[in-house]
Amino acid sequence: MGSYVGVFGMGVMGQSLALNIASKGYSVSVFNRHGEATKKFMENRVQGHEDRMKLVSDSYDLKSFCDSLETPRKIILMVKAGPVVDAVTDELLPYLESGDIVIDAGNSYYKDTKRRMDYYAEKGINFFGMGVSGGEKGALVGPSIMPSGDKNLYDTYLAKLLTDISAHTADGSPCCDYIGPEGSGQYVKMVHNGIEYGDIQNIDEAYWIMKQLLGMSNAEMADVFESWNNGRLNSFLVEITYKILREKDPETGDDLIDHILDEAAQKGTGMWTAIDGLEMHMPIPTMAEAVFARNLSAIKGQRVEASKVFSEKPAAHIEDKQAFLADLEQAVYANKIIAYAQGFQLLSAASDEHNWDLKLGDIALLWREGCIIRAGFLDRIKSAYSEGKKVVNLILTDEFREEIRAAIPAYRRVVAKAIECGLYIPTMVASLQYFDGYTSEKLEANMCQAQRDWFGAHTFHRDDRPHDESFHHTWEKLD
Ligand SMILES: NC(=O)C1=CN([C@@H]2O[C@H](COP(=O)(O)OP(=O)(O)OC[C@H]3O[C@@H](n4cnc5c(N)ncnc54)[C@H](OP(=O)(O)O)[C@@H]3O)[C@@H](O)[C@H]2O)C=CC1
Ligand SMILES: O=C(CO)[C@H](O)[C@H](O)COP(=O)(O)O
Repeated sequence: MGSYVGVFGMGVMGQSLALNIASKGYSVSVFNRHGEATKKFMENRVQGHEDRMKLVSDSYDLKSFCDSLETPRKIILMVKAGPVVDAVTDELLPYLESGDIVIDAGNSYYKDTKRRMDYYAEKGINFFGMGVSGGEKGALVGPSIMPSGDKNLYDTYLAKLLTDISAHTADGSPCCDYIGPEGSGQYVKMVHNGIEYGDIQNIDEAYWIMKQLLGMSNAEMADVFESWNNGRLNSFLVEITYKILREKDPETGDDLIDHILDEAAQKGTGMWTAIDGLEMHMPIPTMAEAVFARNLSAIKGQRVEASKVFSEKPAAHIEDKQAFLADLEQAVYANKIIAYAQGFQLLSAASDEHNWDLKLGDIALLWREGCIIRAGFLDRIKSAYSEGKKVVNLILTDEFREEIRAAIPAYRRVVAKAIECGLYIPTMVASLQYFDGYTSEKLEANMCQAQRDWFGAHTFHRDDRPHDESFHHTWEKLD
């Protein structure tokens, strides 16, 4: 009898996922473009674990790999996102039969997933897109899984396997659920990553404020982040932050963080989220600023030169450090709520745009464990969606409204002080400004409309006429 499932790609994630699958009692065949990686995997991570050994089979050519699988074949691709996914699926085609299932579990662009579903369906292959989050460890012990594609096939062939290998919440609920058709699974994973960028940048700005404005040591900052992690900011990302601040460099014995270059990298999912927000005309400035923050950090050479030209930064003077730290906790929390509010508004807009019928409260629960943004806070978002009213924006819900109201004065004090001292805190500013714009009955956009109408006859609506009527004013006489 053939293996239950195949994993194509023995990189960081593929290895962990294959071991996770075997540890749940499923037989799994593994394959990698370069057989060396498969050999190393078998030698280093499978041998010596007799229980796993029995269930993992290695293949070194595509025909043997496909022949080793029970039918209909279920093949999980864990390869580099982009054209590689098309290339490896095309390479598999000669060895597949009608009805086989190929699941792309990488961080693929959701529009590519839809295109692939349509293209491979014509060849009789059922293509699925599946967001997976949790990094190397999550993939090994239980990631958050966001699958999309044909619902009936999912229920028949994939649901049990994927829920078995996913993370589970304390009450035993799996962090895996069918998301919807097309590339909706990878879309939800993309927005997860956009929120991840916002969460990371929010924490990093808090670190920077403590370091630059309060002059705190790494050890002192670690204690603050640890105390936050015991409160409402409890999350995987805050937890790793305080642990990072306590990590020593094996080479020098110094705090490792102080030797890490301040140039952030990225693989593209945060940028796609920002682009999608722009394309959907959705205001998601916090996530966009988190991407720009990485871009700005990466032009280090220019920053070094510019810092010599504009070297003056006003000195910080904070009288009551403990009070300021309490304000900072409020600022980080408010920034977080507002960023998630933007992310869920984007999901909601995408769901309407593509007719995906996304269950936003359930998505919050999928992210409760296993993924990079996992946090107790996500239960609160689920609750907000369970209030029985349509959620227009999370900041308006009973769950978050009063907390936001209470946090805003402290949030303003922190941002004002940081700006006064010349600190770069883009997501803190972006979320506060989003809040101020979103909660303003009137904005300056009447002037924008007048200007557009002046130079381009773009028309405007009037406050004393029905909204479906457009007006153009003759601002100047043209000869
Ligand atoms: N790392 C993470 O934390 C997470 C990653 N992901 C996503 O999972 C996917 C895999 O990531 P990860 O395991 O980290 O990446 P790795 O770089 O560790 O592995 C990449 C895999 O892709 C294969 N590959 C690359 N190019 C080709 C090609 N032209 N033909 C065939 N195979 C190829 C590699 O094979 P070879 O060894 O032969 O080069 C290798 O197996 C990506 O889409 C990533 O975005 C998702 C969630 C978390
Ligand atoms: O998907 C992930 C976690 O959810 C990956 O870790 C992803 O690579 C992170 O994105 P980036 O490299 O752009 O920071």
